[in-house]
Amino acid sequence: MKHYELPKQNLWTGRISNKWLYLHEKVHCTPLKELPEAQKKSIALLGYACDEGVRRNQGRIGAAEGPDVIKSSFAKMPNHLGSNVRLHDVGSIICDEGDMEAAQNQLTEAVNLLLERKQFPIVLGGGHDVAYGHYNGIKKYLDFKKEGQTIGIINFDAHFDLRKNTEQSNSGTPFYQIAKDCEKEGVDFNYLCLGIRKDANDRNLFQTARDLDVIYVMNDTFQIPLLNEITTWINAFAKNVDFVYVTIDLDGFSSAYAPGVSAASPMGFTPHMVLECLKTIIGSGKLISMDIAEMNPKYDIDGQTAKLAASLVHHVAHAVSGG
Ligand SMILES: N=CN[C@@H](CCC(=O)O)C(=O)O
Ligand SMILES: [Mn+2]
Ligand SMILES: [Mn+2]
Repeated sequence: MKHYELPKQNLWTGRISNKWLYLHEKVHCTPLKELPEAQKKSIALLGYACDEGVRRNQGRIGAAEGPDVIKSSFAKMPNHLGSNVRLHDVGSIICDEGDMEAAQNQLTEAVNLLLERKQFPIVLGGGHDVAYGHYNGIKKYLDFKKEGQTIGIINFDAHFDLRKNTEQSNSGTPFYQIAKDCEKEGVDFNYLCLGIRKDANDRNLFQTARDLDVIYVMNDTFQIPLLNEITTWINAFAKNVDFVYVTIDLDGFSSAYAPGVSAASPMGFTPHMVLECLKTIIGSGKLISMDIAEMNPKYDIDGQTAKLAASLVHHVAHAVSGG
């Protein structure tokens, strides 16, 4: 399989209990093609080891190394998943010779396959161009199953990522690409952005967001004292769609929590705020898939960003499987 790397058992190390106390003792490293249809609840971790989109977007490369550091940080965490829950590392999509589009296409196929095999996908990036391939994989799966089902995107991010892909697609264009595809197909573009920074999006991007009827919460109001209002917005958004796809861009967090990204946010949001929103989204029962984007180990400090990403994975994996 091109643009694909098998799972690496050596990422899954940590304290040894011999009683499944730790996630590295729980995980099954399973090649994508060998993944069985889940008979019970099952989580599949898939890397998107690509920073070509970041490079094209004039960012700081390094996110291609993101998936492996998140996996090895997650491996060391305690396992509270029930014995009835399966956990797979299914390897990573990789970007050969700068061919980001081929990597995105391969991701689309992989996400479709995971959903067909009844897995809950958690995709680990990699640049935020992960979102275009990921969304298309969900779309492919749903189109195949039943026409007319709608997908809502919830993006935790400092940025809209609605740049126009007039020249080349990149890590700043995925949601514009999705919006244009929706327009061609005559379906609504359902996009909720949480944590948008005025000092990180230009006037054109705000205009594009308005033109596309994007719902967004600015970072200065994406705060715990306003949680009730934001919860109402999230519930209203989720009610309006059949499935929710969550994408978390680590650069939306304050750089105090997430220094390991290309475009850091000194005044970004807090992990607590994101966790509260995730509870609401998971509580809606509509979350079909999620990803975490922009992990760049080159700029991380003491593994903090990797640990934050791993903690988010830990929370979601346990919450969706009832643990
Ligand atoms: N995925 C990131 N996109 C941001 C990057 C901003 C920056 O590099 O400063 C964007 O294009 O707006
Ligand atoms: Mn961002
Ligand atoms: Mn982004």
